Amino acid sequence: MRAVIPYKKENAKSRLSPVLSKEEREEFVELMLRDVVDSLLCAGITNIDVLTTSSEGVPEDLEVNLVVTEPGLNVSINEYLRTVDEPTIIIMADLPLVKSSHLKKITSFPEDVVIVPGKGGGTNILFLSQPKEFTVKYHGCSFLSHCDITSDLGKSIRIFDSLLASTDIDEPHDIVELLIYGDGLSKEYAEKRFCTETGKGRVKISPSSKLSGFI
Ligand SMILES: Nc1nc2c(ncn2[C@@H]2O[C@H](COP(=O)(O)OP(=O)(O)OP(=O)(O)O)[C@@H](O)[C@H]2O)c(=O)[nH]1
Ligand SMILES: C[C@H](OP(=O)(O)O)C(=O)O
Repeated sequence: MRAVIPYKKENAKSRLSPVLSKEEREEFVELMLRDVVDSLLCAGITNIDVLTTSSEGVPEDLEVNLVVTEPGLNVSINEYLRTVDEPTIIIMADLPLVKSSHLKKITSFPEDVVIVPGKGGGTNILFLSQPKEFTVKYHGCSFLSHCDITSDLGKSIRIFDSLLASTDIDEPHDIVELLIYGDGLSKEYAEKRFCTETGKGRVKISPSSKLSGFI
């Protein structure tokens, strides 16, 4: 079994720009990548490819193989899938809440395809028992696209339902979940910049008292 993490550090997480500068977002995404790699290694998944738009963005000390590709998420993953002959888990780099226990379960289901939905219709994780036959279609409502693609191939599917695995850190309010449930390097980073604000409704983030305010 192998894992592939698509990764683009350059101007990463642009949807977090209301609360983090470009430099901060690039630092943050690198810590999230470290957390994801750590969870994979703890789950015993050690053959990890980082499919990256630039080798410079990936820390040298990470125990991963680098696959450098042109920008373009779908094209690069689909080209990659044509080259693999073993069950493959495609896991996004912005999932610092994923635990090794989730990954162990996801990779032990008997179905051909396991999907972990992402917030707002995305796909956080795809586990493909026969990756060569599968074509990914991220962006838009990729969760439904991936269900349709699986069904068109006549393959069986399992949807893995988990708050933590389904929380991708895309928008400022997602950082609330990281502050509440996180336990890795990206949570530490978020704690330096934000704190939680409780009131009548959902918990919100606000700038840490050490900072003067959001940019
Ligand atoms: N290899 C590769 N990975 C990508 C590319 N675009 C995004 N990714 C990665 O794909 C995953 C999901 O992407 P998004 O959640 O849209 O992340 P993003 O592009 O940094 O965020 P936004 O700028 O807010 O859309 C993350 O792990 C990204 O690092 C790309 O062009 N090539
Ligand atoms: C890549 C995309 O990520 P999102 O924009 O949902 O974070 C998706 O899951 O289809």
